Amino acid sequence: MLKLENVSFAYENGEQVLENVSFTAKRGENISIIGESGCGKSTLLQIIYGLLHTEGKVFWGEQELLGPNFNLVPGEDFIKYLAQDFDLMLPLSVADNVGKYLSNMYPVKKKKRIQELLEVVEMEDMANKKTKLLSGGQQQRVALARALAKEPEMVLLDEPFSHIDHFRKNNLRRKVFKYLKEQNITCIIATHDITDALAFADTTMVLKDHNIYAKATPEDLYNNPPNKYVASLFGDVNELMLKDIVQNETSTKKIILYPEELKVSRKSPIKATVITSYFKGSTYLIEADLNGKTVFAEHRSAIPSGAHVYFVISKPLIEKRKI
Ligand SMILES: Nc1ncnc2c1ncn2[C@@H]1O[C@H](COP(=O)(O)OP(=O)(O)OP(=O)(O)O)[C@@H](O)[C@H]1O
Repeated sequence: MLKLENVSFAYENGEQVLENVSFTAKRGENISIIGESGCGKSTLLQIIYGLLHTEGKVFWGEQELLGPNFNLVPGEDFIKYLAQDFDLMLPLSVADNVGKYLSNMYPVKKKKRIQELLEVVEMEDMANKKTKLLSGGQQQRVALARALAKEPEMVLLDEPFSHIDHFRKNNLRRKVFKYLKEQNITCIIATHDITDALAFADTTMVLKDHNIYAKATPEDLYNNPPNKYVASLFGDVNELMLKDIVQNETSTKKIILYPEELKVSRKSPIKATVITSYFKGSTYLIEADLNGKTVFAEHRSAIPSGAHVYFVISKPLIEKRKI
């Protein structure tokens, strides 16, 4: 189990990035860390790996993971950190990079392992290619394979699919996260990608104001966001006055709703005027004016600008999302 106790960190310029961050991650658990750019996601991963020194404590099981003030070579053998810059040896081949940490004592075993890893990241046909000749996305896949090579107990992944096209990304991450689960590898992933944070995580953690701002299962965090900030990390979101959608409401309470929760209907007391429709593939995002406030809804077809539109919101949802 990973355990952080009161982890705090400020860079040399004095900027406080993290303050008293504490959490645990079980063996095999996948925790995704989300939050706006600059909130400290990468810094937290680097502290866990041992690249940065903290006054707080980091444990893996009973063992305290000591930072650079105590270790000449930062990092532990059983933890792999995949940085945003990949840190590959560019003149070497893909296979040599993937096998960097594997022993040369058993060449046949090593070759088999490299092949297995290249299959996980779908790079089997590029084993002998020089890494410097690869695209950014291909290099990222090599770095990912190298991080998994020595069967770590924990991986720290910083935006691991950021350079990979959509065509490949979905299949690849299904494979990688399945592999991590099968091997019972703890995974802490810093990401801006909603799918990483929702579809594959056991726990989603929001970093804000130097600390953990929210932490829950992805379903819980998405369905019960504590405020607009958390909901907006998952995409467009509406924060409306309750009295704008509930008749005879007099309170100053607000409500948080995702666009797909504003259902377009033939007639209802919630009347808005369409500003624009944006094509999203399977649906359209409808931007509309509701009592002088911009709202977003989803609908199966475009609605002409200037048209009146009526929304319905289910009663249980209104009860659940009041803040
Ligand atoms: N080497 C550094 N020296 C000084 N300040 C730094 C350094 N690296 C990061 N910072 C600052 O620390 C804060 C946290 O940065 P960090 O990279 O951890 O954020 P992040 O959440 O990972 O961002 P992103 O999502 O953009 O990758 C930012 O304000 C950043 O400017």
